[in-house]
Amino acid sequence: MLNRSNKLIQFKRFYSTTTATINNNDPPKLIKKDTIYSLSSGVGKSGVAVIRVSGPQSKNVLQSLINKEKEPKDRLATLGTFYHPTTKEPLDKGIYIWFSNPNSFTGEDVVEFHIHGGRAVIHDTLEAISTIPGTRSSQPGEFTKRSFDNGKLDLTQVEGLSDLLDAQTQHQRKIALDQMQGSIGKFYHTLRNDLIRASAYMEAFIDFGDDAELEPEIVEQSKQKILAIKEKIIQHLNDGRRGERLRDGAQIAIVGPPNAGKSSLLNLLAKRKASIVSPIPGTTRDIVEVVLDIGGYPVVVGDTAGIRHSTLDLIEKEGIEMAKERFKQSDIKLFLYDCSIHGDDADSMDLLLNIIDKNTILVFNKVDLVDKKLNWDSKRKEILDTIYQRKGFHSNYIEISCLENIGIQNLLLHLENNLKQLFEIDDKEAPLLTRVRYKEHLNDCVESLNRYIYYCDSDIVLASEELRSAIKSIGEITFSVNIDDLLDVIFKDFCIGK
Ligand SMILES: Nc1nc2c(ncn2[C@@H]2O[C@H](COP(=O)(O)OP(=O)(O)OP(=O)(O)O)[C@@H](O)[C@H]2O)c(=O)[nH]1
Repeated sequence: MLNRSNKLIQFKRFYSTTTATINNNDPPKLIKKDTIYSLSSGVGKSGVAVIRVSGPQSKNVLQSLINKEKEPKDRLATLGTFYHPTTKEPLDKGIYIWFSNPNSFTGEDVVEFHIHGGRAVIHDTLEAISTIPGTRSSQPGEFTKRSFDNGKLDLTQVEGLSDLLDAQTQHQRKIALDQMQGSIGKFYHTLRNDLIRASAYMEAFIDFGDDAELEPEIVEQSKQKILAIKEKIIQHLNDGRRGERLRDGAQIAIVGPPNAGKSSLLNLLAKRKASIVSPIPGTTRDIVEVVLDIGGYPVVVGDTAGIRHSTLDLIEKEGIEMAKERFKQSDIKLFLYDCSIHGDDADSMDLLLNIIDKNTILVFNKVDLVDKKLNWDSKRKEILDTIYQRKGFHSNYIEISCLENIGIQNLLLHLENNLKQLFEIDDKEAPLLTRVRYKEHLNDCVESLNRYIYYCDSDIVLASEELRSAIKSIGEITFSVNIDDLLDVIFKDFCIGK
């Protein structure tokens, strides 16, 4: 075993190498780079197009294009005529906005030209900018990269911005905007700071325990705090993949026997012919997917091969296996039952009883073909009773007709409610876990905290190293891996040397 002073030397060595490699306590410095430019609005003909320029030559670009040497006013939309810097030919009349560093998106000097969105205007303006020395056209994502390099956005905000640009539905937009404004980053910063604070007490105990007469109870207190933080992280990790689902879309599977109308339902939901509809059983083989917005939630609806035992067709068999797998993995399951079948429908019933679970919505299709008064009501009752007897739950069901568009609105409402429940957050404080990357760092963090707990009572130096590792893992989510913060807390909270 190492004695206390050896441990301390070992710890100090570890500490100095850790801080030497990841110390980044200085305020972000503006690194002089090329001035970059590009069309920031969408490609193609439009009413207005925005060209963004960022970097040290931005002011020169602006003054060259307006052909005036005057100092631009900050953050003020100004009307002007833009000229080619060499030929002095007028290019367009539009608006420019000047953002002096560091108060711009990238943190550098930035100018935006709002010009008419015709191809020639855009092309000629970009060409005019390119003639100014020190400028070049930007790489994809380079403005955002500069924003990150200059400390304007942390990594989670960059990812939020990217999600915002990709957002297809209302709820995706909301969560991405939240993330871009720093909600997730703030949550992880707080967790990290709590860990730093709790660990700082331990560091102080190691460093000054003998001299400063700190009580060993301090270690126990900090252990309790760290356990509470660990619980919070575990709770956050157990979000049932809500965040990821919201980014990628919840999975909805349409399954059932052949010819039940699965492809017809998919086409109706998609409002287009996405899947082949035919009276020939076994038409759909592969999974046909359509991305939809249901009540603001993103979903991926999959039409699957009709499931039946009696096929010798190898491709159809493969499709049936895929359908079963998809059914298992889906967040919302729709089982389509053809209620127009007269006589023996034992196969459908067998299949239904085989795969239905509490979360499956039983969709009775082709109600246009049944005579409700005569036999459908009693047949439906028989089906529902059998499910209850055999499976022990009352099944959720809906009646529709794809052909006559009956009950589809009702089905959509039902789906919307299910999606709402799926995405509802129990912990209002914690944001949704939107990326696998965050999950991996948080899992690493929890593992380090488990090791910390293991060492805590026997070897405080090793325990402390595990804490540093845990802090580093959380820091990697936002990329603020500066362990020097720890010393700040020691000196602030303990006022050592007073
Ligand atoms: N009368 C009536 N016919 C329907 C309805 N829905 C679908 N059909 C018909 O039923 C047949 C089968 O429809 P599909 O949508 O291809 O059925 P499926 O379940 O995808 O079939 P498979 O690909 O074989 O698994 C077609 O002829 C449809 O026009 C409905 O609500 N009422």
